[in-house]
Amino acid sequence: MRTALSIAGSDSCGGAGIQADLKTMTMNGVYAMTAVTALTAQNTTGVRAIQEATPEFLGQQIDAVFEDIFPDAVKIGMVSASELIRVIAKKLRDYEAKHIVVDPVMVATSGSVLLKTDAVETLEKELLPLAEVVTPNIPEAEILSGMAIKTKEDMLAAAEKISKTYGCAVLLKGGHSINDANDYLYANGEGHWFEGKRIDNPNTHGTGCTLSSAIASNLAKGYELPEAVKRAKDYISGALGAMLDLGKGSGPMKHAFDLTGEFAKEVR
Ligand SMILES: Nc1ncnc2c1ncn2[C@@H]1O[C@H](COP(=O)(O)OP(=O)(O)O)[C@@H](O)[C@H]1O
Ligand SMILES: Cc1ncc(COP(=O)(O)OP(=O)(O)O)c(N)n1
Repeated sequence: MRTALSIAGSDSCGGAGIQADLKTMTMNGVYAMTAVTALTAQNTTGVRAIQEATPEFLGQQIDAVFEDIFPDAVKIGMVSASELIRVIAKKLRDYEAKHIVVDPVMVATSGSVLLKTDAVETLEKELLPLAEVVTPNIPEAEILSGMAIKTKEDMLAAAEKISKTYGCAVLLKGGHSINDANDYLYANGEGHWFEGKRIDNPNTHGTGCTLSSAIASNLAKGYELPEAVKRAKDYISGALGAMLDLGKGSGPMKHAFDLTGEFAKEVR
């Protein structure tokens, strides 16, 4: 069985972070492992408190995983502080980790800041150059590229700029645009749109976490990046389309929706 490691924060309401990653990786047929960067007291209406792991303890979790069950892919989500980012980067370099997907989580949809302002530079310098692909949403891509993104052409230019600056592929997610759910992948000097039908579901808590961990699962299974992205988009459309409706705010998706066709065959 292929394996994947999520290095991310815990979401007590189960829709984003480590919890979303575990469900997604399991549903995508890989064995899921975790290294928790922080605990959050959070629900569908917002984040109430954050308790970071110490850098030493985060390092110990990563060592425990790599020394025993070497992951076929690694997904990195919420890492709020520079010292934690540095530990992750050092460990991933030391272990020569494969297939690294970085979701540069900065601000939750609810508005809560999940990456300290002074840590953005550390993320750019230490983690992005290790990534096979980085998956910013539009506000995150604006910060990483230093450009305003208002149009499709802006998305193309920002993705190319981020890719060339940090030497990794970029999947710029369009979930924050109003009319569609089209994402743009720029990899190895070539661009490709992944068109997604916008699902009329207000419950989108954890979409970014879910997409990035589905991509990591597909890379762990041996798919090339464009196919890994296509399959991840299909998975997230299924989870959103199942129309789960929980909580008072933007609720979680139904990660364990009834799988059919290709998905069902792969996880058996
Ligand atoms: N309403 C929606 N219908 C279909 N796909 C969506 C919808 N909202 C987001 N997505 C998709 O979910 C993924 C995560 O996107 P996005 O919401 O932009 O990320 P984040 O959660 O990091 O802000 C992308 O593939 C995006 O296209
Ligand atoms: C612990 C934790 N990690 C990440 C997020 C953000 O999740 P994401 O899927 O990027 O976006 P939204 O859930 O805000 O749509 C989080 N909330 N908690």
